[in-house]
Amino acid sequence: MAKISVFGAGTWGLAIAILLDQNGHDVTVWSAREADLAPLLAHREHAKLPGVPIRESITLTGDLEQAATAGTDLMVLAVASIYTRSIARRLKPYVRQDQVVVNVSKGIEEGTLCTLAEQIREELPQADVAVLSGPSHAEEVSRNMPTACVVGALSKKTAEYVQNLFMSPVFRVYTSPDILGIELGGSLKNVIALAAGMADGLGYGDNTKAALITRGMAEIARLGIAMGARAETLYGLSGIGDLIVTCASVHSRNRRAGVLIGQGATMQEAMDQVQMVVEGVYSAKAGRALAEKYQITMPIIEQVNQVLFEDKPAAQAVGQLMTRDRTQEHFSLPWD
Ligand SMILES: NC(=O)C1=CN([C@@H]2O[C@H](COP(=O)(O)OP(=O)(O)OC[C@H]3O[C@@H](n4cnc5c(N)ncnc54)[C@H](O)[C@@H]3O)[C@@H](O)[C@H]2O)C=CC1
Ligand SMILES: O=C(CO)COP(=O)(O)O
Repeated sequence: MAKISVFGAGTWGLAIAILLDQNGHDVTVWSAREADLAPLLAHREHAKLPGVPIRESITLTGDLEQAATAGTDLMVLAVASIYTRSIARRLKPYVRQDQVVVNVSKGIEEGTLCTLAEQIREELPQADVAVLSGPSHAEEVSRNMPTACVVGALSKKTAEYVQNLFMSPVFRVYTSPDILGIELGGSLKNVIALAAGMADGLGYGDNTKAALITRGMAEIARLGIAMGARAETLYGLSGIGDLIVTCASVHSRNRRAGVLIGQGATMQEAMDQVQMVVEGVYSAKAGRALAEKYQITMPIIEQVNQVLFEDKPAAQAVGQLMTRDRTQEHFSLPWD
């Protein structure tokens, strides 16, 4: 039995805590917001995960020191990505040399363009930072629906350590050395999911969705490979796997926000209605900045930015994508 603390009591932090508790570990969950903690303690249930009990064996606390000192074997970061750096900084006094810290959130920092693992490494240089990602909605993981993810770490030993803690008959974990690829796939797919949702909101069909997923994947792969990620990772669970689930699922926060925008809501109205973090809104700007930095054409991500931040109607954005200059599907394919 390992002693594990989970920082972040949103749907994902709690689904992870429930999984790790079922695996027999001693789990403490820290909630950033007092207002979130009280109903969790009172009802032992998260409002967005109805019917899923948070067992008494899981300790819920708002005391950061209590949680930090409880997670001697593993610390899991599950806060909305805009808080990852500040929480890592606050954890510094409690993190020992080589402490394994697993980030399960998805995002890229707007100003620095750092991935979340890069931010955590900057704030906690003593930590052994890993990431866990893949097609894994909290609504399904917390209800024991078979799910597969990938854990990335600098060493095989750490990746296998985390794999062992998370693996269960309903949660299969693969290992990988490609942390960057895992993080880029996980954060950029959220931007494409916004576009897929917009298409749904506009009343378009499956053809449009399939086109956005496939061409969105091409954009993510072009950028990821230019940044040093492995193509295999981008076409794996944390890349195409997560892109498919996010663009298609009724559970997706990003797709849902896109639907509302496609139906005429503003970005802020959509975020307020979803009531859970819509990471694609933050990753959109970072994706655009990375495209510029690495000189990569990312037309879907560009159009999503224009809809979110420049008041472009979603229908006009789709129209512009459809009427771009005609081109070859894959430039790397020769004609003879
Ligand atoms: N929900 C899901 O199915 C999955 C979510 N993720 C990722 O996990 C992360 C968290 O997502 P959810 O739990 O769904 O979000 P949520 O909207 O349910 O919860 C928000 C999270 O942010 C934290 N938070 C809020 N205010 C904070 C503050 N001032 N300081 C520090 N932390 C604060 C909360 O404690 C909570 O962990 C996101 O990056 C998301 O993309 C990844 C895989 C699956
Ligand atoms: O990353 C996630 C699921 O893997 C959560 O984001 P969505 O809810 O938008 O899909």
